[in-house]
Amino acid sequence: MNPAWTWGSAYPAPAKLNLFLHVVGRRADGYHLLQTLFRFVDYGDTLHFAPREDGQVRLLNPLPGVPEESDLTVRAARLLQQAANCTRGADIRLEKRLPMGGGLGGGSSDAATVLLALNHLWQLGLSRERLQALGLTLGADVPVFIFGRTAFAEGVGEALQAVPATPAWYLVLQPPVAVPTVDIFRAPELKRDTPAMAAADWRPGLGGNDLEPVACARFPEVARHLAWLQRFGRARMSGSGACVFAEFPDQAGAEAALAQLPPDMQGWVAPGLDSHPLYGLLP
Ligand SMILES: C[C@@](CO)(OP(=O)(O)O)[C@H](O)COP(=O)(O)OP(=O)(O)OC[C@H]1O[C@@H](n2ccc(N)nc2=O)[C@H](O)[C@@H]1O
Ligand SMILES: Nc1ncnc2c1ncn2[C@@H]1O[C@H](COP(=O)(O)OP(=O)(O)O)[C@@H](O)[C@H]1O
Repeated sequence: MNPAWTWGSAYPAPAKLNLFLHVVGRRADGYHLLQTLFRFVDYGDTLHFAPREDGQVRLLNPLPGVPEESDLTVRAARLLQQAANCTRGADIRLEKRLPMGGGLGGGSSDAATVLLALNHLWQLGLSRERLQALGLTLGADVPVFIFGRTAFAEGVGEALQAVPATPAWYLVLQPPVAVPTVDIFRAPELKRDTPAMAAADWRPGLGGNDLEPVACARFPEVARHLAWLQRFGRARMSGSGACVFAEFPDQAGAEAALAQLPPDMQGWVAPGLDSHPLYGLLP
């Protein structure tokens, strides 16, 4: 048991960026086969847990528009109870910073943090692999947050290989729109045949985001934010949007760019992480 993480701790749920995202095919069930590079950044949601002896799982502060029962935190906790035959309960409090429909994996990261934290606090002893498999049933982005390292991902995002991360800072802009992932993947004009690459061939800076032209065409605010960010070099959209980002070698460069942000745009700066802050919770 790691003494640093207790019931009283604040558990981080960091954002992810897709440094590139290619659609390389489609599964028989219609899901798209991807290749992508997941990197965590030091900015995100925070979760708090308190034990309940009545076996219930409750979210004390549900998000506007998301009923408690369908919130990914509650679904993750109940899934874990079921998988481990656990009779203990928990109250969850979610400090939300990541935008919904932002392409930063906020909901998925919240779910992964619940699985990691409650596996630890309830002393269930499920393995990392088992938690990744459980997480995949909640969403394709959940496993990588449990995997915990910068990763080259394939399949729908569940086949993961750790890759070394170079130190970098990111300026992330949050266009004032929520992009529904399903609309982007359903678009007839989406390019679905980018040739697959070998994981070993990926280098920082390689690859684009195949979802970006579709999101930009349908959500002009995404296009406007991306166009502004291009002045600092190669800017990209993360996931299915709406957020866009640019990479900088150091904090000073990223902060200098943020200082020029027009008043009608919102953004923040954060360093890339080498690993998920809860990586050490599992062997
Ligand atoms: C695009 C990515 C890239 O990291 O991130 P986000 O933009 O969500 O952060 C993910 O692949 C998002 O995966 P996930 O979080 O499971 O997507 P969901 O919102 O559950 O998917 C909504 C719908 O999009 C379609 N979908 C999703 C993923 C995929 N690989 N192929 C698909 O065709 C499916 O119709 C699915 O029902
Ligand atoms: N804890 C949660 N945080 C965010 N979204 C959630 C959560 N639980 C359920 N959702 C649902 O998941 C959708 C996708 O949210 P999110 O993962 O934040 O965005 P994205 O997939 O674009 O990164 C939201 O629109 C919301 O309806």
